[in-house]
Amino acid sequence: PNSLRCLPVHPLWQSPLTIPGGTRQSPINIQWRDSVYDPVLKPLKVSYDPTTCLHIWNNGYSFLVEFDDSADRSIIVGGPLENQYRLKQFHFHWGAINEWGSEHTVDSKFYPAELHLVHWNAVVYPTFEEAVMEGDGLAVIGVFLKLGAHHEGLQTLVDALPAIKHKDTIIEFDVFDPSCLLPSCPDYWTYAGSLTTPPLTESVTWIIKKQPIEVDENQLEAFRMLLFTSDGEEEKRMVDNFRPLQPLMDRTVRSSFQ
Ligand SMILES: CC(=O)NCCCCOc1ccc(NC(=O)Nc2ccc(S(N)(=O)=O)cc2)cc1
Ligand SMILES: [Zn+2]
Repeated sequence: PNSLRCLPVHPLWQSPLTIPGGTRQSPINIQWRDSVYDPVLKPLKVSYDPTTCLHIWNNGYSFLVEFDDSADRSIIVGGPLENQYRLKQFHFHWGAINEWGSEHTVDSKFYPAELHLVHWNAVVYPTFEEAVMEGDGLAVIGVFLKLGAHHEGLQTLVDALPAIKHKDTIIEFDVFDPSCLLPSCPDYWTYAGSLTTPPLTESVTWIIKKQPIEVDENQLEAFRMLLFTSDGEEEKRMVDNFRPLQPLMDRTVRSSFQ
């Protein structure tokens, strides 16, 4: 549709968009009929300790909630993963309008926003920064947001956003259980990909939930009142912070469901 042709390429992405020689870049379009059911895939097991939540901050790309990842207290295991992975942070990507905003698409359809829960392989690697450079270093759960009912759990985050309007602002966030942001359906797609922001390293096992969560218009608008810019700079609304789709190349998307 012509709405895609006028998709804005935000200054954020005018830098070299793909890393030279990149063969597993993210995000991608998930063509449902091309995904392959893999009966070997296990259910994904998520166990988060809400007291590991540290703070919420605006890093100038998105807003993120960071967790104490100094021990195995908030972890995921199973699914396509060989080890357990520790939760480090979660953040979102969204559009200026409801027509687009997600990073991944399903059958070329954009959702208005996408949640990323970022985990790292602390079984094999000593630090997150080292895991970021390794093919099996990270596991990111992607959850699509669609326009619909008010989301109670998300509202706790939304209420904190005015306090982190500007880049590099941060507030303490004591207790939050990110499990409340996961859809009830266990079905997911999985593929080998990359970070979608610099350093774009090809270190992510992506686990994309099939079922979106519903949020209401006011909650999406609250994301759009954040700023890319620091206090005192000319204001630039934080919107369209998603990377353009990358070529699938020699990859297969597997599904946990038939
Ligand atoms: C050679 C080179 O370049 N070295 C430099 C690597 C060392 C530091 O690198 C890093 C790399 C990453 C971080 N933090 C992140 O959480 N990043 C992150 C970015 C995008 C996603 S997404 N949207 O889910 O794909 C998830 C996480 C910090 C330092
Ligand atoms: Zn992300």
